[in-house]
Amino acid sequence: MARRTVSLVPRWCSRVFSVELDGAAVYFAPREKHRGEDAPRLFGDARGGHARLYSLIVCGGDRITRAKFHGELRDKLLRELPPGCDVSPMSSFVPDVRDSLLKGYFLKDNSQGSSTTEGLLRDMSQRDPVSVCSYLKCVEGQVWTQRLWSPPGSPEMSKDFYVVPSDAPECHPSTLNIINSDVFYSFEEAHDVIKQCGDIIPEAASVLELLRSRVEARSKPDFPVIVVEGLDATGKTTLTESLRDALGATLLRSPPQCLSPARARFDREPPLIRRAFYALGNYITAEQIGQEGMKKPVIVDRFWHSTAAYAIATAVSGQACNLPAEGSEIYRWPGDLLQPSLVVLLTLDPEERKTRLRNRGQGKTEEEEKLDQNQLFRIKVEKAYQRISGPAFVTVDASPSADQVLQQVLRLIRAKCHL
Ligand SMILES: Nc1ncnc2c1ncn2[C@@H]1O[C@H](COP(=O)(O)OP(=O)(O)OP(=O)(O)O)[C@@H](O)[C@H]1O
Ligand SMILES: Nc1ccn([C@@H]2O[C@H](COP(=O)(O)O)[C@@H](O)[C@H]2O)c(=O)n1
Repeated sequence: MARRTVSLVPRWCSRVFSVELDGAAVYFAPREKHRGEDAPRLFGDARGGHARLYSLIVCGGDRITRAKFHGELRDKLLRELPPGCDVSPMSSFVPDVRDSLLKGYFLKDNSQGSSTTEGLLRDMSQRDPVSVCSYLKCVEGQVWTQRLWSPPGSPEMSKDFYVVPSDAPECHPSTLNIINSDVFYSFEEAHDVIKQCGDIIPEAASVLELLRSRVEARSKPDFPVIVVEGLDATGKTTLTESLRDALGATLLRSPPQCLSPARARFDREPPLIRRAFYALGNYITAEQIGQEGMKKPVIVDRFWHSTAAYAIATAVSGQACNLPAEGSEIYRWPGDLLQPSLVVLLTLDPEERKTRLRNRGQGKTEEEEKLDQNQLFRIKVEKAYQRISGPAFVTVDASPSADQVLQQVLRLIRAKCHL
């Protein structure tokens, strides 16, 4: 991925747009000259040719404002648009250029009359951090133009661009902004985000207070540190408690207990803020590991792998092949975060995992309701888990009995950590 970064004031004609329809992306670009090609299917198949088409791209304002507004925008559109409007995720980016991604929505308006939609969009384009464009069929055939609804006096005002199909970029656009927006690679980067949220999230102050006296773990703990990772209900709690008893170890978790009162609040925030919160949780746990690891072995229930893998799998839209390839800098371990001696990833057949969830009495999860989508999510999390670099990492099949899994992991710990 290129290291060049771009300005957040978009020049639309240097960008590509992507609309996600039924899990697949359609790419197009606004260009000054028509290349003699039909616009993508997205435009041609507007129902009866009468749908009104718009893009809304969130830009302007600081990154917290943009993240919050993007999080609220879909709900606002679904609440306020008239019946007959379809809203699909879309983005605009400069191909393969880091930090160039701007997110938004593509709107197909099949409603009777255009005044409600146009009124709402015009208000938004003047009041909110969003750029609105409309698409117009300009001549016979499938030639479309894109027009920006810019405020009076702006340089691109009333300029029309032709819409031409564009090739899929080498790096999937959803991967362009992951670094320091979804995954944070240093304490400072995550801390900055939570600091910037102080005015809008009261719980940020208590998190910052907990971090004020943080002592960075400078030396390697004397005893082994074993992290257990895996999706929900793969048996992490069962295994970590057994390991604690079998090894006379201290059991810690990330996020640590002291962040529990704030967690539900941060879980409701957009990824930028939510992920920064979990990233900081790892640094607090690392401090605890540093202290406890001088006295006895330490077992940790979730750590950095969970933070990074869930963040990457959520940020990367579409198929698992859109994930950055193994070796990408996106999977690197933060330079200032303690590395455990061994990370054990528990994997489980999806059906068995669902049975365990059900038996535990928490079976009615969103996951089961959206099985297909979650199947894909599960695959993406597991792939991301396995690509993260840094500490020694081993995958363990968690389908045998709890005791067999324990014995297997104890054998691995003895072999790899000389315990
Ligand atoms: N090896 C095993 N065989 C059968 N059942 C198991 C096994 N390990 C754990 N379980 C059961 O599966 C359920 C989920 O286990 P557990 O709570 O340990 O998973 P978890 O990974 O910690 O889940 P979460 O991340 O959601 O807290 C529990 O009811 C537990 O008793
Ligand atoms: N170190 C961690 C731990 C958890 N997360 C996020 O929390 C969710 C899973 O936690 P459970 O308590 O339900 O097991 C998951 O969405 C992770 O994103 C994290 O980011 N970092």
